[in-house]
Amino acid sequence: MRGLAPAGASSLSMKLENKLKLSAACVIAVMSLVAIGPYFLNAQVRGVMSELKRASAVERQYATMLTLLADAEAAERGYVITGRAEFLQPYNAAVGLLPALRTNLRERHTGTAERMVLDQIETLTSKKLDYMAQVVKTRDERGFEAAQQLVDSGRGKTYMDQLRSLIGEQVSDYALHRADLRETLTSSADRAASLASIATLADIALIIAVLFAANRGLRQRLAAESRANEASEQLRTAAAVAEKRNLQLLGGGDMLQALELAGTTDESAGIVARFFHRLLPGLSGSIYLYRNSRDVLERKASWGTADDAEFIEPLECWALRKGSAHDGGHAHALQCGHAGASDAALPRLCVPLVTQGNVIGFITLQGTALAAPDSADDRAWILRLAEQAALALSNVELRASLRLQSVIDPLTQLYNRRYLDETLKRELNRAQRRGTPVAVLMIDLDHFKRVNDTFGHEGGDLLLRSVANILKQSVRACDVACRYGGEELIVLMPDCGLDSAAERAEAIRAAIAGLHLSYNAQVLTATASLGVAAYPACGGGPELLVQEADAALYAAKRDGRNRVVVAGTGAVD
Ligand SMILES: Nc1nc2c(ncn2[C@@H]2O[C@H](COP(=O)(O)OP(=O)(O)OP(=O)(O)O)[C@@H](O)[C@H]2O)c(=O)[nH]1
Repeated sequence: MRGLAPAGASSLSMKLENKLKLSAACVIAVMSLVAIGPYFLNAQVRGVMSELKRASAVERQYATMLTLLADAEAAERGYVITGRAEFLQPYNAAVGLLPALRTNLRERHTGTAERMVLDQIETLTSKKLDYMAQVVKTRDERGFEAAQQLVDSGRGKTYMDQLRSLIGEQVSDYALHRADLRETLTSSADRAASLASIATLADIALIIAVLFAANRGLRQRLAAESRANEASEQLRTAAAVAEKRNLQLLGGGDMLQALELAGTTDESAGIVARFFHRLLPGLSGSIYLYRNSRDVLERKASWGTADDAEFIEPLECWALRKGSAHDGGHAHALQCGHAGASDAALPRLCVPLVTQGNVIGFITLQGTALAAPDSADDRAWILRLAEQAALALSNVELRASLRLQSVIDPLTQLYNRRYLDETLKRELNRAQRRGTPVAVLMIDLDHFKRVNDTFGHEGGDLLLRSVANILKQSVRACDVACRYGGEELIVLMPDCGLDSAAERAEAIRAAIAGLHLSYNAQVLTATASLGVAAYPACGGGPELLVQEADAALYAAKRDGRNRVVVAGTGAVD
């Protein structure tokens, strides 16, 4: 059972797996975006930073250029006034540094408009430097006045003013450009922060959704698994119950089959006890049946640890009083008087054995298994089994009584000739096999016809019944007294030698002769003749035993009646 995968649970776990896969894919996608986002943002920021760096450098270089030109101009003026060479140092420095500065600026200028402005500045710078060189040369060659006149011409100032204006514009443009770049940088940083926050929030939301879905799925799966396990458990229990019921049914069938073969009530009770013990493990019990007198019940069989009383009166069992099953052994239950002391506290169930409205006895069961959860089902089955057992037990009694009727002579209640024939054969075989003796007494009432004639047939019947009673009282339990036919009777005596048989025959003869029956105000008396034969004493085979006894009886009649003749020896009396 355990191996069976619950279909609901497996489809549920597939759904859950798909949901989790989808959620995991979403989380991975969002995380990837979060991971790639900074890269793009960083690339953008790097671009802005580099441009910022370039703009700053260009701005600085323009400022340096302007400073160098201004310093060079001041040096030129100082030299014109003083004529001292050390005043030219800033000028020389500017002349030396400006070409490299210009080259540097050209390299940093990528745009066409920028380059055009730079071209203009370079042109003006060259003109300014050439002019200053001319002033210095004039000072050197023609003296202060000439140089001063050149300065006063204002050309140098014009160049310088134009340069200041152009470079100043550039510096100012670059300052604005840098301000723009800083703004871009700030907004990029803001975007990056917003993106990171959104991504983090999205991640958190997704993770919460995944956890919620997983948790919900897990709970559904656990519930489905629990339902599946419950169903599986119910199935297992139902299968176990069905198997148990099947075994009980089969067991009940076996019991009925065995009971059909039972010959006696005792045997049947033993069979019922054995099957109850086998089919209801853990329970002990007893079977009680009414005796013929019906004033007492006898324990016919018991099993397990049962120690109920051997004989009980009907009022001692509540099942018999109620005529239905009785639960005993519980704290508040009515206690049956037949319960043994050792198991009085155990749960107990008494079931009357009823057949065709007749209570023939009861079965009492005890044991803790009666308090088990499925005991209600067991109880119903026990009641059915008890019904079947009751029927079987009464059938056995019926069969035994029918069988008895078929072998019993109705007038004398002695066994009939049919039974004698069966028994005789068996006893003779046994005697021969074991080498033990067996004797036969043949009895014939003397002048019985006269009795009939004198007292009527009923008188004759009375005499026959009285003689039969004498026989029943005179023989042992193992002897078989039969009515052989008419007024002829036979007693078969196993394990009885010739002498003992002759003695018994004589006692019977005397008892018959001593009969004084009153019938219709008259006294009825009788005598009988008896022939006795025994195996092996008489010498013939066992099959000749009846013939030998008959011959002895004939001899007794012939010799005057009312006597016993032993085969081969002559009369005893
Ligand atoms: N009342 C009665 N008479 C029976 C029964 N069976 C046989 N008889 C009678 O028993 C008598 C037997 O008579 P017989 O065979 O002539 O023998 P007997 O009169 O006993 O004479 P002996 O045997 O020679 O002493 C017959 O009259 C039968 O009718 C029976 O069941 N009841």
